[in-house]
Amino acid sequence: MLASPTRFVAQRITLRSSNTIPTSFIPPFPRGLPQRSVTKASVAAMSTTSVNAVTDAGRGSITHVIFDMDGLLLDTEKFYTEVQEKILARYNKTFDWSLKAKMMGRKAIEAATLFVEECGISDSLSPEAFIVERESMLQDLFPTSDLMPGASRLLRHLHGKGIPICVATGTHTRHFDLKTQRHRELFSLMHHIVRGDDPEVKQGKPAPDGFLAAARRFEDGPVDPRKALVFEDAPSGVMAAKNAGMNVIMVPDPRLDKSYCTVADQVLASLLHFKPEEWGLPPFEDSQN
Ligand SMILES: O=P(O)(O)OC[C@H](O)CO
Ligand SMILES: [Mg+2]
Repeated sequence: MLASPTRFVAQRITLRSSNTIPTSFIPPFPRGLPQRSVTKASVAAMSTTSVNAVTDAGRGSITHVIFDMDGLLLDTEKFYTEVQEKILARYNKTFDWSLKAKMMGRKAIEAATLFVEECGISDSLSPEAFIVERESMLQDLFPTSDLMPGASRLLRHLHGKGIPICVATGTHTRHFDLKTQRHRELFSLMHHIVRGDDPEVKQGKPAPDGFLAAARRFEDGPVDPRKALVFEDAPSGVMAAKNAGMNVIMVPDPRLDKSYCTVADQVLASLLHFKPEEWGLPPFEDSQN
């Protein structure tokens, strides 16, 4: 049975971000955020094992896998960061990871509202004007999107083994098309794709709408959320998966404060570190890790 909407705990992410982030987590990058370099070397430098042990919740019972897109399959979060840094520089302000953590994964208008309000520039720049201003810069950057390490390997593996896979992203259709321009064949392996402007996605992450819509659309759907495994990079996305009653593996940017990584069932340094057999899925047959 699908999770009841009454289980939706949208406030938890807000409370977590405002109450539990250590005060020592003051913007660690005073001149702006360094770009994340997702080379194999940087992945190897991260933890080689999962940060959290797999909980018992979904172990052995996973039948379907749902993927987030930005920052999880595609290295696109850096584009938002770059553009937002440029806009804030005009106001002599810097963009930091505590705000980035709140914005990522959300629908554009929700992230934009957070941005102008938390940066104290809402009198000069409306959320709508902010979206317009960043649009031309993003349109140039999105078609250059690269895959995150391990994304192609994992998608091809699951698809090859007959495990139904799909995407549930907060991004809207026009941006989705630009971001996936170079990766059409890989995304064609997905059974379906739920985007942020989908009519069934009334609320963005951390609401469960996108993941619940994704679970409904599998051929043999609706899939029992307890048998669905979600991969996410964003705190709002992890909460959305949990609000949908699903199992979730978080693959966070290493600069994200660790206090955001306590909700997921498992935390991995990269998709290369995923061990399908821990979740009852067919193991990889290569020796990548
Ligand atoms: O992380 P996604 O794929 O849900 O996308 C959300 C926004 O487009 C970017 O933060
Ligand atoms: Mg994401």
